[in-house]
Parts: sequence; C-alpha cells; structure tokens
Amino acid sequence: MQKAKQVRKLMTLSFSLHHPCTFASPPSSTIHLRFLSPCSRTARPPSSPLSSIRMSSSTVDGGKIGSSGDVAATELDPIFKQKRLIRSKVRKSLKEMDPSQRAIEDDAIQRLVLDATWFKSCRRLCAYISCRALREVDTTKVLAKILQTSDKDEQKLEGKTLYVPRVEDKNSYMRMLNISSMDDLIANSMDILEPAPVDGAGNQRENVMHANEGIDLLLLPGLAFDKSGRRLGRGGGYYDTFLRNYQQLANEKNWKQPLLVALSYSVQILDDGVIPITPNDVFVDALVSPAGIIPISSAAIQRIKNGI
Ligand SMILES: Nc1nc2c(c(=O)[nH]1)N(C=O)[C@@H](CNc1ccc(C(=O)N[C@@H](CCC(=O)O)C(=O)O)cc1)CN2
Ligand SMILES: Nc1ncnc2c1ncn2[C@@H]1O[C@H](COP(=O)(O)OP(=O)(O)OP(=O)(O)O)[C@@H](O)[C@H]1O
Repeated sequence: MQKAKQVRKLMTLSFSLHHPCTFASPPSSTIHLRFLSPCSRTARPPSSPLSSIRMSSSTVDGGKIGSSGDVAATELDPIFKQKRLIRSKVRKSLKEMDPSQRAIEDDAIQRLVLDATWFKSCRRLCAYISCRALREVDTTKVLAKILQTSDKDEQKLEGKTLYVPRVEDKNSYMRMLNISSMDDLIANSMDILEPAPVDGAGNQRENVMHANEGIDLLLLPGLAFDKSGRRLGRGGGYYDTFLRNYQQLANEKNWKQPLLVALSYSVQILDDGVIPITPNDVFVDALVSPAGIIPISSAAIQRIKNGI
C-alpha cells in the first residue's frame, strides 16, 4: 500500500454535477460551498462551522494548496481535513473488524445484490474489483455471477456486460474497461486488480465512455457513506470525476442514468451530517449494507418499488 500514497496528485477542481438529484454547476469558478442535501437543491441548515465556505477553483498538490496564493482555496482545507479525519477513523474501524464478522457481512451484502431485481435485470454494468488489503466489501461472488457465461458472444446475448476500473494517471483519470473473465486482470502498482488496455488477442478493450449503449448499474466502493447518499472515497477523486463525466455523456446521448449503488459494511455508514461534501462529490442512489438495501434517491425508490 506504500505506493498508494502516490495517488495524491495535482488537480483542478471542477464544479459541475450531473446527478439527477444533485445540483447544477455554478455559473463561475467561485461558488459557495455548503453541506448539501442530496435530493433537493437546498443547502442543509448551517449546523457546523464548515457549513458555508467560500471556494474557488484551485490547483492542489498532495491535498495541500499550491503556491498560487489563492486565499479562497485555502478555505477548503477544513473540509478536506475533516474528510481525512473521517477516513482514518473508518480505516481504524475496518481494521478492528472481526474477520468472521467481515465474512458474514461480505456474504450478506453479496446475497442482497445477487437477489435484487435491479441486479438480475441489469444487462450492462460497472463494478469494482474488491481489494482485501483495502478492506473493501468483497465483490468476488457478484463478479463470478456476472462473468459466469464464459463464452463472450453468449455473454453479450444472454448475460451481462461488465466494465471495471483502470487508473490511467494521477489526475483523477480512471477508465472503465470491458472484461469477460477474471483472468483479464493484473495487479497494478496499488495492488488492485485491473484490466490491461489490450486483450489477449491484441484488441483494445471497450471503454464504457465509447460504447454504443449506456449502462444500467454501477457498483461503487468507498470508505464511508450516509443514508442520504453522501459517499467518501479514498481521496483520489477518481470515482467522482468518472461519474460526473459519465452522467454528462448519458445526458448527451439521452441514455437513462445508471443506478449508483454503493456496498458498505455496517461500520462504514455514518450519521447524516458527519461526512462533509464539496460540489465535486456525487451522491449514490442506494446503499447495500448487511442490514439490507437502503434506497435513497427517487430513482432508486422507484426501481426498487417496481422491482426493476
Ligand atoms: N477496488 C477498487 N478499485 C479502484 C478504486 C477503489 O477505491 N477500489 N479506486 C477509487 O478511487 C480507484 C483507485 N484509487 C485508489 C485510491 C487510493 C487507494 C489507496 O490505497 N488508498 C490508501 C491511502 C493512501 C494515502 O492516504 O496516501 C487507503 O485508502 O488506505 C487505492 C486506490 C480505481 N480502482
Ligand atoms: N485542500 C484541498 N483543496 C482542494 N482540493 C483538494 C484538497 N485536498 C484534496 N483535494 C482534491 O480533491 C479531490 C477530491 O477529493 P475527495 O476527497 O472528494 O475524493 P473522494 O470522494 O474521496 O474520491 P473518489 O471520488 O475517488 O472516491 C481529490 O483529487 C483531492 O486530491
């Protein structure tokens, strides 16, 4: 995990959101940052000193503000500091989790996914390849089910088409590439399994951003979540960047937005208001925890209610 530290990077924050139940991008690069309620355009009441912070686009390095002297950007520091604090607390709780409890929760979460109609009916999806060292909710059984049709053509006709993450560089750039077998994966510098850009036959793997059809579902990892859909990732901004780009593409192509479903151990679900967010953060539609599926957005409530 040492090399994972290299994940820290330069990044220019961009402020557009395309989640159906989040917020429009502000007209200029300087905006007001608040703790926002996921399914309305209204900000939460300012119950914390961080709740109304002026923020502007800025370039950062390793989570620290660069030498641009951008005073407004430094005001983001408390938010990212708070995020780092929560990450270390949750990492500690995950580390302390009893292995047998973890196994029980892994099974319960995967069973819920495998039995869900939105999973059974989905034909095209993105999912993460769980990493034991990161203590992520296991996706082995879900992936095995998705990939069970070994023949690629048969899979396209009857089964599901799967795209999995591949980190391309340290500028929060991640692609989702098509795989048809776990053998398509190799460990990257962070010890996460990911696909090579080219398959065994020398063909470029399909990038979900260049596909002719949209995806129905995205299974997301994360460090912490709340029941209003806030998601705290590992700090790379990879998923938030990908999700924003994908949501924009789906809008342009008139595709239905995919259901964003995060998988979470019980200790990763925090009280509402604890996870601070920036306008870059994308909310999830639903959580799957060992206690059950928690639909959050109206899209998720509809799909779960109608069994689709
Ligand atoms: N399974 C999986 N694949 C994924 C992600 C993920 O979170 N899980 N990603 C999601 O973005 C991308 C990779 N991003 C990553 C970002 C950080 C770390 C990591 O090891 N973080 C350490 C802390 C490092 C530090 O603080 O310097 C950790 O969380 O313990 C790993 C992957 C793409 N693929
Ligand atoms: N003080 C800071 N000011 C501005 N940007 C920062 C600061 N600290 C970190 N960033 C950057 O903001 C981006 C988003 O970070 P954030 O913590 O929201 O990611 P995340 O939601 O955990 O990641 P992911 O989307 O991959 O799950 C990262 O690229 C990070 O490097």
